[in-house]
Amino acid sequence: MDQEFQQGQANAADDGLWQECLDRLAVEVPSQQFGAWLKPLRAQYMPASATVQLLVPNRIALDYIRGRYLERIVGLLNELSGRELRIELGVAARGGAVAGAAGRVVRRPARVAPPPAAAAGADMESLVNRVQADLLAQLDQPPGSEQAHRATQAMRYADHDGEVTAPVVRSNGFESDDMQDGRAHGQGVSAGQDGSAAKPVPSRLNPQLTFENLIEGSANRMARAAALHVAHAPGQLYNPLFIYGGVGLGKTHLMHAVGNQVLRDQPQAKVLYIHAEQFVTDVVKSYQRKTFDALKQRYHSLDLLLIDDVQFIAGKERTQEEFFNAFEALLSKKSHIVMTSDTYPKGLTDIHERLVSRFDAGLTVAIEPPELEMRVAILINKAKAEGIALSEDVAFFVAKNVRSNVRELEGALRKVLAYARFNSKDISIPVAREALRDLLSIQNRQISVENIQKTVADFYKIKVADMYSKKRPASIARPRQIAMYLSKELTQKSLPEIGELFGGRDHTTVLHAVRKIAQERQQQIELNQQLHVLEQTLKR
Ligand SMILES: Nc1ncnc2c1ncn2[C@@H]1O[C@H](COP(=O)(O)OP(=O)(O)OP(=O)(O)O)[C@@H](O)[C@H]1O
Repeated sequence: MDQEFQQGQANAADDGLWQECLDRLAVEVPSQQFGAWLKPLRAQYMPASATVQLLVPNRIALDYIRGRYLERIVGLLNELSGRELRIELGVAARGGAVAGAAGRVVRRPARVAPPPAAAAGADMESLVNRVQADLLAQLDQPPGSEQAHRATQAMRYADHDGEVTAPVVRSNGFESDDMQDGRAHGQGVSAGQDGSAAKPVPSRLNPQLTFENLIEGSANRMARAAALHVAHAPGQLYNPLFIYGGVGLGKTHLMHAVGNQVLRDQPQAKVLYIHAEQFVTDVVKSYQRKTFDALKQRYHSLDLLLIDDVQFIAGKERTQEEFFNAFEALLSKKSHIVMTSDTYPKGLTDIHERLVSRFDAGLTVAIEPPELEMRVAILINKAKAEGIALSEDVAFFVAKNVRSNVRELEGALRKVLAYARFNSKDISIPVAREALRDLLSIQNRQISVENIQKTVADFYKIKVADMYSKKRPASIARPRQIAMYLSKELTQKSLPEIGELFGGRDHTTVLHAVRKIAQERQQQIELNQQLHVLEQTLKR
């Protein structure tokens, strides 16, 4: 067994098997999850014993990979190698070295039978395209998975039935069957080259997402101001506008607001909102049908392209090439591009440098999680839209307990309103507490400072006692700062309370740690991914 962990046993072809497997996973798994969990895996394939050893960086990753991805990895490896492989999962030796006998190995025989034909050695591009095509047919992801959320979101805005306003005769070359379904929002009506038979050009905008119902706060002030500027003067300043931030913070809303405003001012403008996954789909389809000219014509003729969650084009070569072409064509004719992403341009992985540098060439703005007052205003406003006057004290109660993002805030409000309605009760704090009891108990159960200390210590392979100790070496001080940061982010504890729980430290020490890690997270991809992993682990 120890022998099998020595480096150098896997020959070049064997590395190829794992690389192929990773390429497939990269297409299936959202890029942040892929970067956080799958990319760090190290693998060795030993054809003689039909075994693949997979090394993960730590025990948390081991549990997570086993629970979430192992079955899929086994299936893919069997399929790609054309044989039934034995998969051994283990934790890498300290420092993350691939080699070494210290790996703790969990033996797990492969369970998924291989398909009749082996795909190993297939041409990579056709393989990737086949996978993408397969994926398009699949989309039946587990409910609640991020993939499912993305997929539904990609379709959500495409599914609104809007009205088409006065016809404007204009040729635009929108030929795709995706785009001719007539479900246009607001504006955009075209005719064939001969000027006959006007056809609607769906903008795919949701008319309900406007600047008017987007609450402003310090978390989104700059992004909103930039977006307003673009909406009133497209094609001029801030092109492209790149908006980034965590999930459910209003990036998509802001983008639709820009599109809706542009169409209000210039009803003939050719505006298109598209989720990046839909763009991938369009590229794959035109690749299969050899209709690249139509694809180019469609995208290159726009006045305003709004492309959501651009991180989804990561690792997709052909899509990136087409996106680059569209980008160049649109900017050269002063059409405007607005993009959103879960990270800033340089934080994007597996996207070509030439694209990343273009993303960054206009204006890049962040949306932060909303602060308390903003959350309260959002709640009151959303309730008002439903015809309900939510009192400030209830709004404060909900806002204090739901802090992560606006989508969750909306969900909590829906629960409170529904609970009060079904039980014929007035909306009060006790009613809100009752309505949200599951959510509150999950919070209380899972996220304690002690839990954070234990999880972080486990992750960085230090002792839990080091969280309270006065030791200063970076290998200990940094995980401790990370744990302090997470304690501030994920619990209701104040700075002095957190300091107390970290061996009686002063609140200024905690504040320093929180600020330092928050800032470094913005700049260091690796740290951001580690924090993402830790947050997910703690929220499970
Ligand atoms: N400032 C705000 N004011 C009012 N509603 C908001 C605000 N921010 C977000 N929302 C609402 O929160 C919900 C989630 O927002 P949105 O879909 O735009 O988030 P997102 O940042 O694009 O998330 P994701 O990364 O998951 O796509 C939407 O219903 C949106 O209208």
